[in-house]
Amino acid sequence: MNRVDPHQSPAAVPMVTFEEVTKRFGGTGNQPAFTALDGVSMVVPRGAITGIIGRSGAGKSTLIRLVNGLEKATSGRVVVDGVEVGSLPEPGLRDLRRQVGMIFQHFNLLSSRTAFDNVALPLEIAGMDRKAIRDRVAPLLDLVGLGDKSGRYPAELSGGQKQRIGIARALATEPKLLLSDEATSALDPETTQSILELLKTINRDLGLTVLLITHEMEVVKTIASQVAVIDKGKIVENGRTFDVFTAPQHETTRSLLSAAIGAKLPEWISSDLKQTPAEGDRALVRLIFFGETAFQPLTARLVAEIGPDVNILAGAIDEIAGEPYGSLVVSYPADPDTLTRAGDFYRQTGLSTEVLGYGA
Ligand SMILES: Nc1ncnc2c1ncn2[C@@H]1O[C@H](COP(=O)(O)OP(=O)(O)OP(=O)(O)O)[C@@H](O)[C@H]1O
Repeated sequence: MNRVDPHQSPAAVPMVTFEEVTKRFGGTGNQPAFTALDGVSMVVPRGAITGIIGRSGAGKSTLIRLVNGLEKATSGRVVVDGVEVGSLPEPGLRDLRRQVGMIFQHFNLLSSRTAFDNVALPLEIAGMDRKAIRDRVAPLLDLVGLGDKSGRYPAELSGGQKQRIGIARALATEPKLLLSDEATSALDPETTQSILELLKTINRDLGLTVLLITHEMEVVKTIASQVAVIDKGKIVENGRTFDVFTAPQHETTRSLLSAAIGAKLPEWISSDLKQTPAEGDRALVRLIFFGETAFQPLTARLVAEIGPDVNILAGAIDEIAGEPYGSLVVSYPADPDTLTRAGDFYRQTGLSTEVLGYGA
């Protein structure tokens, strides 16, 4: 078993490290192998909330299942708190799973057990006595705001309440890492926000590291300080959530972002855009502003610097990981003079821009 250098400070040791991880399925008989993860390397920092976002089939579930040993990497290493998961024998895996809690999209509660008994289940399996179980479960139900629902069955609880029970159950064995597999995908937006708030509180108050997978940008930008974007089994971008989403480099990140940030162009405009301008065309440009520029009188300055013929086509101001972020789609004549003035203005102000295309 690989252990970390004992002289390294604990805070510096990542909670999870993926090193060149590849996972293939199948490949027996005539069936070719399917590569679900392809050379994934990334670090999940201790104490943070890290999001992995990607479209359906990108490999998110496979990645998270490697962390608690439900899948084994075909090659590469997955290291959790200094221990390589792939090298663990069965008793070691059981121990690991006690230290890694998990919550699920469909809650996975046992319908025949009350809220209390669902939370108690992992403790019963671990052989804890009834009194100790009571002392552990009651405060957990209070922590998730359901101290008064301990005798209720899952069928008597709302979706959000069921997920709260799922969270309490995941915390029962006092894990150091919480894995969240699309935990809010089955919930309405308001309930999603309340569950995300609860996860934030748990992360802050218990110092619990959270690794969540989601296809929803809203989830990542609300609570994750770190993010990795996964596409066809590869991590295509990775870093501080604010940095990744204010300067997206990859097409997948851009499309996830523009769908979420609200400054989406109407289809009738975006479908007609050309890559190069023709005589008389207008340039359509997305301006991304954050930090100080988010609060400057941007539209007045655009008109003053670029010229009076600037149109605003779409816009939104939002928050990413607690920091203000805005997006404005503008159009102006694509003649050389105007384009030069616009370029100068963007350079002076440090505005991040993306030319969406040209049209009449
Ligand atoms: N046990 C398996 N056998 C064969 N192929 C698999 C297996 N598990 C996953 N895959 C394939 O690997 C790819 C990644 O699947 P995975 O479930 O990790 O994606 P995902 O990003 O979590 O998608 P979703 O959001 O739809 O759950 C998919 O094409 C899937 O069909």
